[in-house]
This record gives sequence, C-alpha cells and structure tokens, in this order.
Amino acid sequence: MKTRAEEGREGVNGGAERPRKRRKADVVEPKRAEHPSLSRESTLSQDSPSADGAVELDTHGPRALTPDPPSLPSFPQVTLPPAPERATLAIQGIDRALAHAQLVDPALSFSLSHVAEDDASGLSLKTRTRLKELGITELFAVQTAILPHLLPSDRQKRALYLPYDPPRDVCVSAPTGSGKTLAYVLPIIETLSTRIVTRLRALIVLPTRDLVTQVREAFEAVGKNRGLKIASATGQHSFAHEQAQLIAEKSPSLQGGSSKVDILICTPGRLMDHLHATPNFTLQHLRFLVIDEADRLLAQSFQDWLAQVLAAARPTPAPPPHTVASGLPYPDALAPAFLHLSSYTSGILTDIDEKKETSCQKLLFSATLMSDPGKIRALELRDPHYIIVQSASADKEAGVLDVVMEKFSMPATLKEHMLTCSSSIKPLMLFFLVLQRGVRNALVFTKSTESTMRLVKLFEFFEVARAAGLAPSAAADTSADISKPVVVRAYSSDLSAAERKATLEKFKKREIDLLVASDLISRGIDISHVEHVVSYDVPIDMRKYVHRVGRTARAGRDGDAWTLVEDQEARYFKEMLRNAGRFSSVARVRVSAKQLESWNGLYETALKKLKEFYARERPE
Ligand SMILES: Nc1ncnc2c1ncn2[C@@H]1O[C@H](COP(=O)(O)OP(=O)(O)OP(=O)(O)O)[C@@H](O)[C@H]1O
Repeated sequence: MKTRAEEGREGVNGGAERPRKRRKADVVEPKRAEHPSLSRESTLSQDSPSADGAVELDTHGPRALTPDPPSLPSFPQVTLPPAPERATLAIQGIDRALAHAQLVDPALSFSLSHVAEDDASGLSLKTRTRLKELGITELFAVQTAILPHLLPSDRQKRALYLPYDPPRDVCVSAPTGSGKTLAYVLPIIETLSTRIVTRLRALIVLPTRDLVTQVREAFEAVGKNRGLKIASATGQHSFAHEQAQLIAEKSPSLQGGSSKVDILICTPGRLMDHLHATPNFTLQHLRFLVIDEADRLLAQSFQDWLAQVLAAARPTPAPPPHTVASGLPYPDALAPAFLHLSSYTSGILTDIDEKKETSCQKLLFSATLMSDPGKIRALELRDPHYIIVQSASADKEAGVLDVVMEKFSMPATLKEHMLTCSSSIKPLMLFFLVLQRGVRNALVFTKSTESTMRLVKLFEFFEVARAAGLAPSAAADTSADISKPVVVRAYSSDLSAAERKATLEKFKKREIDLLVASDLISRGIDISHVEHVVSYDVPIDMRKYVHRVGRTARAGRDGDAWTLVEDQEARYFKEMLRNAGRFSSVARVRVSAKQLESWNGLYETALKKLKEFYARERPE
C-alpha cells in the first residue's frame, strides 16, 4: 500500500524517489513520546482495529504500522463546517439593547379620550383637545408604544432637569407614514409646557430644509396656545436674522446661555454654524435631542456634527479654582449639571458631590434604522430602549433580525408593482401608466436632476402632441378623464427655495398631476393625497426603495408603487427585493407591444421635439 504522498511523487516524477521533506509531525513526535499518555502506542490504540486486528490508517498506511520513521497517526480529512446562516452572522455582535428591542404590532392603537382629565396615554386634556381639533382621535402604534417611555406616570421623571437620574435614550424603527413625527412632537410639547423660563430645551435635527419646514408645522399645530417658542434654522435666511431669532442677549457671554426659543428644528450644517459663531447659543439645557431620519443623518459627517452636539450637551469639567472669576453676578442661569462652572462655586468636588449628567434624552427615528454597531457607539446612547414597529413576525429574534438584515417593514396598505422593459421604451411605459392605468397624484422619482428635466420636457412634448390629436386616443383601463391634459412639473435642486415651495403647494392643491423629482424628497415628505409613486429609474438600494415607495400609503391610506426596471437591471433589482424579503410582495406587470401601440406615434413625435429642443439649448 502506498501513501498518497508517495503516489503523488510517482505521478509527478515518474517514480524517481526524491528526499522526503522534513514534516512538522517528524519534529513534534519525540516530544510527544516523552509523555506516556501521548506515546505512539497509546495514540494508535485509539484507532479502531479492523477485523484481522490490523489498524487501518488511510493516510499513512504501512508506515504507520512500522515504528520507524516515527510519525503521528492520521487526522481525519479536513472538512469545512457548513457556513453559518446569514441570519446567524447578522445577529452576532449586535447591540445588546437592540437584541432586547420592544416589538410592536402596527395594528396597535390607543383611543384618546377628549373629556377625561386623566388618560392612560399620559397626555394632558389640553393636548388631547388640541389633537381632536386636528382630527386625531387615536394614537398610532409607534405613538402608543413610545409615550409611556417619554411621559412616565411618575411626574418627577418628566422634570426638565434630571442630573442625578437621567432618562434613557430611545431608538425607533417604524414604517414610513406610521406617525413617527407626532411620536416625538407630543411628548416634547407636553413636557416643555411646564417650563417657566424659555431655554433651548428641544433640538430636532433633520436632513433637509423641506423636512424642517414640515416638522415645524407639526410642532406649531400641536403646540398652539401652549406658550412655547418654536424656531427653525436651515440657512434659508441670513445668519444674522437667524441669530436674532434665537438669542436674546448677545453680550456679555453668559455661561448659562440665552435663548428666545424652547424648540429648535434645524439641519446639521446650520446647527454647526450657530454652535460655533452665535454667542450665548448653548445646548446645556437640552432635555430632548431628536435625530429624525437617523440613518441618513449619521451617514453624513457635516463637520462631525454629532460629536460636536454631544460634546456641547455634556457637562464640561470644572475649571481650575484659581481661574474662577469673582465679582458681581451675571444675569445667568446654568443647568444643574453645569453648576460647577459658576463663579460662586470653588470648582473643587467633595465626597458629597454626586456625578451629574446631562438631562438630554436622545430620540432616534427612522423607517430604516441602522444597526451598525460603530455608528450606534458614536451616539453615546444611555441605556437605550429600542422600539421596532414590525409586521408579520411575532418572534422577537426574527423581528430584530429583520432590522439588522435591512428587511424593513412596509405599510400594510401599500401595493407594489414592477414593469420590466427595454430602456428605449421606458418613457412609453410611464405614458401607459398615466393614460391607461390612471396614475395621477403621483410622485415620479428619477436618478438625477438632469434626468428629471428631460423626462418633464418629454412629457410636455407628448402632451402637446396628444392635445393636437396626432394619434387616436386609446381605450383606457381607467376612470381617469384622459381627454384632460396631464400636468407634469419638476421638483429639483435647480429651483430656488421659493419656486420649490410654490411647486409643492400646487401639487398639494392637486394642480399638478405628476411631480417628477430626484431623491431630494424621497425621505420624510408627507403629502397625504399621493396615491402613486413611480420609480422611473430603479432605486440604488433597499433603503432608497423603502423611502420612495413610502411617500404613498401613509397613515393607513391605500397607495400603489410602480418600479420601471430596464431589462439589464432586472436581475439586480429582483435580487435586492429577494434579500429584503420583498420579492413575493411585488407584482410583475406585463405590458404587451399591442397595449403600447396607440401611444407609439405620439412618443416618436415627442422624442423628435425633445432632440430639437436640446439641439437648440446646447448649440455645438
Ligand atoms: N394618530 C394619528 N391619527 C391620524 N393621523 C396621524 C396620526 N399620527 C400621524 N398621523 C398622520 O400620518 C401622516 C404620516 O405621519 P409622519 O409624517 O409622522 O410619518 P413618518 O412615520 O414620520 O413617515 P416617514 O418615515 O416617511 O417620515 C401624517 O400626515 C400625520 O399627520
């Protein structure tokens, strides 16, 4: 019997014997033999004998039976263990708090009483009455779940300063349109309305100006007649104007800061500007720091905004005693956790001084909350409580895994469709959806501003050709009046802030049928009448998809999402859906050439006009 190594040598060298390489086992053997339990005999005896008593060693064969040269017995063939499941890998190393998340059924709700003084929601009668005026009679799942954490029945825990018993932070993952905004607006208004002096106590950070405007409107609506001052900072107005809105006292520099507002809603860039350059702008009195669209904001660095905000809210060490100024008191008020900075204290800690912490409670929200441990660490969360509003699974681990593996929950009332076609007829597919399927009150997403402009122009030329009766009108599968011209407008970063606002207003008033945009408004924007979302260009990842389609089917309303997929993109798009567990939820829509036939002529005419238009616009 030949060993495999010997067979191999024969195969390569034609039988010529080469000196055998010194193997590791040869070196180890004498040492092992020194110990009786590791001696050759005892090792061999562990192998199972064959029927005739000879030991079968499949790798060393006869050599193993002879005492010389000494060698170790064979080990079993190396076999790789089966690869761990993706789910197993995903759960490894996740934040402990996330693993203990509170899973909430999206169907959960809480009916509000508008007469009783006390209500288990924790909301005051004033707030509930205001909600009734706004047409809100019940709390949605995310609001029902979060209020006990932010408005505890123990009123002391609602105090504006909790330096010795600081509140736990809260992270929320809930589907688009599920009411996350009110989930933080309500407890903030309720808690702050007990305040006597105006200080900056709630800071809400959002990724875009449009969202700042929207959230400010929500605060103003709910907080009406509660005496709280609300401001926003986005850079839309001059810096000096914003400073005048935010700060009462410009000089001298007050250690406790000075604020004209209780609640500030802002973008991170502008927040940094005020933190650096606005005298007396301080975050030491913050009771709430809300990071909405948290995954998007944490992906953006903006001069390391998060680290700077956290540092500004955190008590700083006491200055050395000899630097503490004496003299007349300032009209000043330090937060309790910052009192050691006062000119009246020595700055020397004694045994009875307990460690004081910032009272700022961080609240994170997103429909696509990240689980990246690195990013979460950067938030310096305090004993965080996770709330996941998640349909389908009652199994806690599965629910947490869905967040970790980016299988985000979608609104139950959303219907998803995909249409596959060649790139050359993609615009025709959109015309088909609008004219045959009655797609109106729709947001159409493209991949870029340029793509938005081209599509809007092409649609306009198409409508001009249609109005001129250049093609027979086809029988539509819709009740929509297709004889009416379809109004299409662009919403892009090329427009001025005023133009964008005006366009959005017109769309809200239903004066625009199709609003074409890049991903500028794919997150957070809440327009209740959006019935359809069309992804004219496929979204590049699942997060984008979730936020785009989430512009419809909000607050329990119905909605349809259509994705136009070019043939070469189909594989990638389907794979993306499959990985996110959405493949079976998306209906494939087949459109035959015959169904498109009636619009072909108009399309050709529109394309020709578009070419002429761009030739005029950009002469060579
Ligand atoms: N309890 C409620 N009753 C009725 N309508 C509500 C309630 N809560 C919120 N809404 C409405 O639901 C809509 C969606 O809410 P909101 O914009 O807060 O969703 P969201 O979860 O933040 O979505 P996104 O993730 O897309 O930002 C809004 O028009 C809001 O006014």
